[in-house]
Amino acid sequence: MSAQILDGKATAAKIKASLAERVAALKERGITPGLGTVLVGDDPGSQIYVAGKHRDCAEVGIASIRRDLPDNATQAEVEEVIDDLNASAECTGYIVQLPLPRHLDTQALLERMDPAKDADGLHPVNLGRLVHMVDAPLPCTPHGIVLLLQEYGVPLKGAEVVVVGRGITVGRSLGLLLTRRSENATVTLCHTGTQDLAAHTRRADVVVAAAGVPHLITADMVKPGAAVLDVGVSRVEGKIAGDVAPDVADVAGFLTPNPGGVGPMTRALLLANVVEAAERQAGIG
Ligand SMILES: Nc1nc(=O)c2c([nH]1)NC[C@@H]1CN(c3ccc(C(=O)N[C@@H](CCC(=O)O)C(=O)O)cc3)C=[N+]21
Repeated sequence: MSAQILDGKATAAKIKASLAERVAALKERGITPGLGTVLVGDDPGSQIYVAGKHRDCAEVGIASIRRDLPDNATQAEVEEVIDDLNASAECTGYIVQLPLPRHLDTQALLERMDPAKDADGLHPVNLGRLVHMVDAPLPCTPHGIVLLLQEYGVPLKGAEVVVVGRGITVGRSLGLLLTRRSENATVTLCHTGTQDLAAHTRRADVVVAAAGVPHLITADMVKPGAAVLDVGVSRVEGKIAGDVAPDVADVAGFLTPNPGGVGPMTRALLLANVVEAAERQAGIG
């Protein structure tokens, strides 16, 4: 058996096409959504991601505002850029590219952002709203994962979902999203302290691998027919290595390619947060 591909690239293209229409409608009212990016330092990976985000913006008609700072930027200098974007009318949403250089206080910087302009959905106020099940910008990767599963009709209601990795950007937030009444999945959140990971994943209808450990999930750990989503973006010998081993394709019912799976969805949902923020700021929706 060979798994059906959960094509994130194609699904993201559909989402972007519908966002382009919403952007056009906003422009008719004289509003242009704008995405800001704050990038500190010259990590090649981060440079590539940020460049990709600005290309995505151009594709759907979103303006983009790039704020690049040197590796040795001070806390005060980054704060100044954040204050500036909070005040800027052109910037309807922005992100601070993570990770930041170690000398900076990441938490303090994220909390300084205007939650209404939080395009990542990772501001503590917005994560708090997610805990409370109140409408807010959603974390992009978890949101993308839910939409991708829905696009391919993978059932979530009553499903056993095992999420591997408890990071804020993916694992922990995804647990919150999937246990909303609208999704109604049963979620097990596994992490480095989990005793017998394979015992959990073998029971799962859906496995989301977001641990950042190359090829952590192998075929023997997957129930035949399960959906497997690969969030990992480790670099091994210059190539992207996911958290899912290639032999999983022989047992899984559904599988995300990597690249071409979760990554493009993350980027599309980032744009969605920017458009939604602009609509909210314009009193639409
Ligand atoms: N504030 C913040 N927000 C983020 O969302 C964020 C971040 N910081 N820091 C880094 C991670 C990583 N990340 C990716 C998004 C898309 C792809 C993606 O689209 N990848 C392509 C392949 C691109 C390639 O070839 O390198 C794919 O999967 O098909 C990858 C990685 C967002 N992140």
